Amino acid sequence: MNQVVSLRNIKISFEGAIIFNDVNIDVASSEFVYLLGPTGSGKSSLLKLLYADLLPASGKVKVNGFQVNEISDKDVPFLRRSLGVIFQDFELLTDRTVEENLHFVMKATGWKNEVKMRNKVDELLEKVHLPKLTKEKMPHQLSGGEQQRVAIARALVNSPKLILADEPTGNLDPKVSRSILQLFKEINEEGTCVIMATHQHSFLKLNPERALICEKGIIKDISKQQVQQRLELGK
Ligand SMILES: Nc1ncnc2c1ncn2[C@@H]1O[C@H](COP(=O)(O)OP(=O)(O)OP(=O)(O)O)[C@@H](O)[C@H]1O
Repeated sequence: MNQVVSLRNIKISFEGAIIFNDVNIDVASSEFVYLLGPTGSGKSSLLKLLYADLLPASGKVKVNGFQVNEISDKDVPFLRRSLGVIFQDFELLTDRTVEENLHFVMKATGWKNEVKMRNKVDELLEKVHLPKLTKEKMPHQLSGGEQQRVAIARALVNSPKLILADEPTGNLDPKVSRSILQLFKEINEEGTCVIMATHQHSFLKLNPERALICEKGIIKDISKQQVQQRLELGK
């Protein structure tokens, strides 16, 4: 199995308070994985661990071949280029058009050819189901759902093997949330691993996939098959 994430004996603590202890998890490149659990249970912290925004108190973190727990500052941009991160509040540059937002990331990650960049913008907008003309708009001219689609397009610029999404539908109404979930599902079906922290347990019904449930310092790992069985039993 082709692993994109491997956590070994992970401990996360803040000022002496232990958030997780001895977590061991592997995620394969083909998987869609939900991170569930109450507020403060450590979902965001776990994602931060994966994109080197947080170091474990102990244990080993491997992501896309990078040994993240001992990564050097110079390698952090290369790790981050190998994955895409999506947040609840979109984090688009508000003073730039959609196209400029996408170009910003392309240039920061070494893209130079203007024609290739323009074509890539069109390709990305098509992938996230936004009309071509969206590229000329400013973020404030877009709905929340459209802004999140742009953020997802931005995360896909360098064809990452792994997408990390931290509560990506937290600011969206239920109907738009479902359409964004559908988009993540498509991205996963095209071969990108998706790890999504969410409070929306209803997603399990709409798209039954593996669930990691964070609670009281441990993570309960519920396989896709178990999720499907539970749904069949009406649990
Ligand atoms: N930088 C930090 N310094 C100190 N404590 C922190 C820090 N980051 C997170 N915590 C604490 O760690 C715990 C886990 O936080 P985290 O944000 O990972 O939880 P979460 O499950 O993502 O919560 P939510 O669902 O509300 O986003 C919380 O008690 C939080 O207050």
